[in-house]
Amino acid sequence: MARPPTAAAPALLELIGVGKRYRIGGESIRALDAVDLTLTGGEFVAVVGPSGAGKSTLLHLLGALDSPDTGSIAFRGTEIGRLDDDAQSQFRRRQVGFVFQFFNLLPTLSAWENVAVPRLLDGVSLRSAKPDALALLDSVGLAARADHRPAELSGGQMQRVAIARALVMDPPLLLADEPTGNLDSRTGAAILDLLADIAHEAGARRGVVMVTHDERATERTDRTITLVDGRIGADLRSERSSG
Ligand SMILES: Nc1ncnc2c1ncn2[C@@H]1O[C@H](COP(=O)(O)OP(=O)(O)OP(=O)(O)O)[C@@H](O)[C@H]1O
Repeated sequence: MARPPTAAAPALLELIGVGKRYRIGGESIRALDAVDLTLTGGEFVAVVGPSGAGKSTLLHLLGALDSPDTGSIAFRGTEIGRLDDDAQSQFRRRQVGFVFQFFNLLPTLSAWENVAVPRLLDGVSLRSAKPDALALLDSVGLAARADHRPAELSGGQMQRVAIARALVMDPPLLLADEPTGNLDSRTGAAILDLLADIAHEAGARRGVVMVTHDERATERTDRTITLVDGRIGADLRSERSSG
């Protein structure tokens, strides 16, 4: 397995002065406030902090699910904070894989079909996407379950399918929102190990950013960013990744 990168690895995402407010009725809620942050490929990053601190908001901005009100977000040097809706969805399809707490698999499709689904939007047939889907399922340890539907899989297996699906477009950025939140601790630990491998194996080509409430998760990440009231309260690299 490749070593985690040093801090000198090239930037995948660079946020400068990023702010985000939500308006409900006459009220304005500040979710993020002047966030400066550089994320590099090859890192497995945890975003932690109390409820309401802005973690999901940050993840949504990194994945172009939403736009900042202020500041800039550059992805490999190109501004993504001001894209129109079409360009945002293109960015998400090409550059980002998403993993969710509740897996979000399609219940009527088999494991390999779920993995192949993002390719269908490119006009690729299920049959021609199958070899890649099977190879990805194999890489997450699920070759033997390729024909099973989600209801026939355990939670950990469903999350492995969801991770394989998130990788099928070979995105440089993998974003995970509470990926262990619905798993027991042993299964969750195995999923964290898998996410760490995914960040490290691709070298500087891919970064993995995870929002988590799982305190043990930070034992396995290279870097832990703590948000407090919409600001970065701490940004710590683990000893593993320091050189
Ligand atoms: N769509 C929205 N409309 C209005 N306010 C929102 C919206 N989404 C988030 N907020 C508010 O923005 C702030 C940050 O929310 P966010 O969901 O980013 O926090 P979080 O750290 O992910 O919290 P949790 O750990 O509870 O998921 C909170 O005060 C929240 O109530």
